[in-house]
Amino acid sequence: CSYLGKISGRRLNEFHANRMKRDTLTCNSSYPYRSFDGSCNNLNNPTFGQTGAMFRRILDPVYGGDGKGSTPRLTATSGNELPKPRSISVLIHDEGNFFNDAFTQMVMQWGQFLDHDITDTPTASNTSVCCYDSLVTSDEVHSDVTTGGTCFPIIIDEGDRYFNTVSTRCMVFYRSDPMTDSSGVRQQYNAATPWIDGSQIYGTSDTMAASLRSGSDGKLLVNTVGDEDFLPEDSNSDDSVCFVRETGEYCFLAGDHRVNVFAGLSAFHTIFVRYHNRICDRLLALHSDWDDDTTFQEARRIVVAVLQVITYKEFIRHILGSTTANTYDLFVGDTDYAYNSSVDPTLSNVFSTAAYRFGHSMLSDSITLDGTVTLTSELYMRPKYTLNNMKAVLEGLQDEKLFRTDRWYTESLTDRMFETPEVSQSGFDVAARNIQRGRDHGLPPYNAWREHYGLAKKANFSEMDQGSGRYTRLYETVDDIDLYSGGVSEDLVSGGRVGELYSIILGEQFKDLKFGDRFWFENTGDISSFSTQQVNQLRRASLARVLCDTVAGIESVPRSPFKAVDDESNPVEACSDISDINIKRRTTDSEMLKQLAHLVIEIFDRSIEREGFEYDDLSFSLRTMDSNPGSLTFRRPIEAVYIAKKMADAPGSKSITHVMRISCFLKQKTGSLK
Ligand code: HEM
Repeated sequence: CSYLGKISGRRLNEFHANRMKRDTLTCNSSYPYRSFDGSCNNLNNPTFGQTGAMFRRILDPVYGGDGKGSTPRLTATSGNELPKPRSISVLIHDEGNFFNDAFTQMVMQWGQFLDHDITDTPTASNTSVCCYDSLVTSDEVHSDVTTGGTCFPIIIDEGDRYFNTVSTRCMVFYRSDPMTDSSGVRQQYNAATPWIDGSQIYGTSDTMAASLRSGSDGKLLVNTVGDEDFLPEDSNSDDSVCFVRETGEYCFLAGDHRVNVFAGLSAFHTIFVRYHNRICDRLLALHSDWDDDTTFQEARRIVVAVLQVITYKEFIRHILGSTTANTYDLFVGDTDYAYNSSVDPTLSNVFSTAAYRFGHSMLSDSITLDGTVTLTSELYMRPKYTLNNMKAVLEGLQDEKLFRTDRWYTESLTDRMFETPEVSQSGFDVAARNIQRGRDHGLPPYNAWREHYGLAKKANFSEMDQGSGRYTRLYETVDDIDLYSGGVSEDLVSGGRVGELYSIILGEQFKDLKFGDRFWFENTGDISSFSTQQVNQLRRASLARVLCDTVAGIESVPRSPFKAVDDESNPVEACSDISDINIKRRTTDSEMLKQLAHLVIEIFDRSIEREGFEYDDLSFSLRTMDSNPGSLTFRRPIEAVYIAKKMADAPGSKSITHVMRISCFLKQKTGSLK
């Protein structure tokens, strides 16, 4: 399936080629929009946050063999083989339905949607056969496993509770596409941009983004079925992308290749494409002269801001608990938000490969669609649910309770994930995959991470929060426990959905994603910044409002769809009562003027300080964004500010933001752009 590495060979080649270009990257500091591949966000370090970046290591990898990574982590402290990931999954991550009463499956769904915005670890493109009949008799090790090849199959014990009649007792698993660091050690990379920038909606390259646009009015491509807009069709699809079995069913195309894997996920993609197009309509009603590109980029920056608001205002607090979220400043409404250009946003390997996968434990075993209990396993890779009744899918997510993050998993995840509809036992086990992936990446074991973060190491199995008796049966010592398994088996932090170890790893990463992002919606004083009024409007955004705006037939929603309905604290509200953001720009606006003045003076000062220019060497150009852009040159910043205000206030002129949008750059006397 596309999740399992169907990033095509072409895309892998693209990443390798892009990586070569990284050294020669140049940025246009006066361009006010994000790039698609994440580059040029940080003007001092333009490759920070670019696709294809090597995941950051917090602890060095622990591989087998010569330690360079050809051989994954395979052995215990004693030198014996580690327990098999499938056995760990069956014994420790067995079926259990512990609800988290106060929350809904919407939390799980936002978690996955967000995951696809920020991380995507491509697997090596495969040519060899990973599972073959004799595998189980030839020492249960594929020859690739010690030679750095792509195959690292997951072995299934005889008499497995589910996979018991298949002849090859093995699940296909390809190692992550490797890159080598400067010490010659195998590393992995992120094919997504780490920024919360809607890359799952808009794509991660110019080419991909262009293929998703309609080409007019700034809108994204849609496929209209009846009178509703859905995602466009992926014309290059087969059973590896999604299961098309009914008339009218087709695989969706989006900015992220995993869009089809779950009905709820496809529904979220659909509502955000609709939301983008709706914002375009609203912007064009205010600015009828905007061209396709301006409208697209302006709508995109609003949608991205809304994604950031929902994530930091509504989602993360429920994951980390308010205390931890506050410790890391993970909230919106930060009046003194300060972008920090020395923060590297690169995701850590441990975040993507273990900690943020905690969400798999929250998935329920079924979702009720219009009164029919539907097994989660039915909802994988079947676009028909979104196409036929997206409202039911979204209401189902909202009504279904969230499973507690713990060592228990539903068998929809551990036995039947992505099972081909007609072929029993053809699916796989995602808990086993997460453990195997950790070994593929050489993640050090659970206790090593606790020690690194200053948490007490578990002295023996009985100190494990959950499943101590079961860990004893599988592992030789508590120091061998795989991180993924140990991390999800911790009791939850107060008010949160993860244990203490994962809460630190997640907290640190989400902090970097907020404070290292020049385009963070609350950042001020940058060419890309929203005005204070606009930021205040954007802070009012909510998932509830997005649902009201995009789902036909929805007239009321719980105030927070993430939480179970409660008449007192989370009542169902009519859409007409849920506040909307006002995206209107103001024509005269003293805040804007202050920002402009601040920006201009800052640019002057920075140039003088850093480049050693004299005041007389510089001039300031002001450009408008009209269809006939004009440019005025000033010698003193204050004159520029004065004229900008005049231009903004003149009858029939554009607003002051409009004026400053592409306006500020410095010219040396020689005329070269700075
Ligand atoms: C229906 C729901 C979901 C399905 C079907 C699903 C499935 C998968 C699969 C098959 C993988 C790849 C495993 C591997 O081979 O390494 C994966 C990776 C991952 N999942 Fe999920 N997942 C779901 C929900 C979630 C949720 C709720 C979260 C977090 C809150 C999450 C976080 C992740 C992360 C961080 C990765 C690694 C992504 C990467 O870097 O490639 N998933 N998931």
